[in-house]
Amino acid sequence: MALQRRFLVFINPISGTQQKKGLKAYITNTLSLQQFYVEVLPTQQNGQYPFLKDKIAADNITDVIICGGDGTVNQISSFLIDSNVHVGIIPMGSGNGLAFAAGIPKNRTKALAIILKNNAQPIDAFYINNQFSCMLCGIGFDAQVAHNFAEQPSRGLATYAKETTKHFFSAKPYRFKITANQQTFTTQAFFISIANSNQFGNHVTIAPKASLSDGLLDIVVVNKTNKLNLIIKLLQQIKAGKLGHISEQNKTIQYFQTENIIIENLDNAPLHIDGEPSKTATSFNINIIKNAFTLIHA
Ligand SMILES: Nc1ncnc2c1ncn2[C@@H]1O[C@H](COP(=O)(O)OP(=O)(O)OP(=O)(O)O)[C@@H](O)[C@H]1O
Repeated sequence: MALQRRFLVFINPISGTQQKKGLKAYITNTLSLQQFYVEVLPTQQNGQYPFLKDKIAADNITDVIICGGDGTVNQISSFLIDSNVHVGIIPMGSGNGLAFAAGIPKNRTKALAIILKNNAQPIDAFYINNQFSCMLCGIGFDAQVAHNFAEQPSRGLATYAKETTKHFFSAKPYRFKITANQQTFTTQAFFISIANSNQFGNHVTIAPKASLSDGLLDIVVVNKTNKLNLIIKLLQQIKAGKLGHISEQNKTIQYFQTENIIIENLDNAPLHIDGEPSKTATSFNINIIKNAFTLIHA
């Protein structure tokens, strides 16, 4: 007999710009029609879910469904490392980078159909100085945008685009010392992406060769250059970025893979973790977590 699935669903009331009216009823009705157990809870404003593992055990939960953006996915999945539950996403954020990397569309009917199909596969995540990330972290320009975005009264793609443009012309490179794959070098860079997913979100694939489950981090170092060349090289990277080697330090964009990386942040550049502004540090020790949790893919 097939396993009777038991769903715990979290809905973030503030993420993204999509209307969530009727979402709880839609999910409950669709899952109940299949005779599945379903409980729906709001997400935690403080991002903390210490009760989650006990609740999963007590209620025999098989699936945790997250209706929110990357920040919400980060917060909930950080409490699900080594859990057997399948994690499903109904993308409801501003960027939805992890969901899109797993092929999950924004349309709630299609996303729920994918959850019902249950194509679950383990994915990697990583620690950046003991903080959990499952999607993409950035140090520098994109982190400054994330910090500015968080202060805006509205969320969504339009606000992201506005903040990115506003900050672009004043953006300056930061000095970094980078150690990975037994090599160390110093550079001045606008930003460094540490990517498990292929994208920032909204299908902007800064690390187009990234796999969620290859046991490797994709590192993109966007080095100092003039702003016109920066735009051209970024567009080329997003469209068809090819993996190279850490030693290619003459390139505007260095793109390589590694399991671990140490980044010394010599100018105190800002940090974001999965799109959420985070407190920066003078040094980042970053390590992959292989098979961190199980995600339902398209
Ligand atoms: N119940 C709640 N009330 C208010 N804020 C909440 C609640 N639950 C979570 N949050 C906040 O929502 C934010 C996370 O939103 P999320 O990242 O999912 O959406 P987003 O930023 O619009 O999308 P994305 O991360 O995909 O760009 C976190 O800052 C979290 O603290």
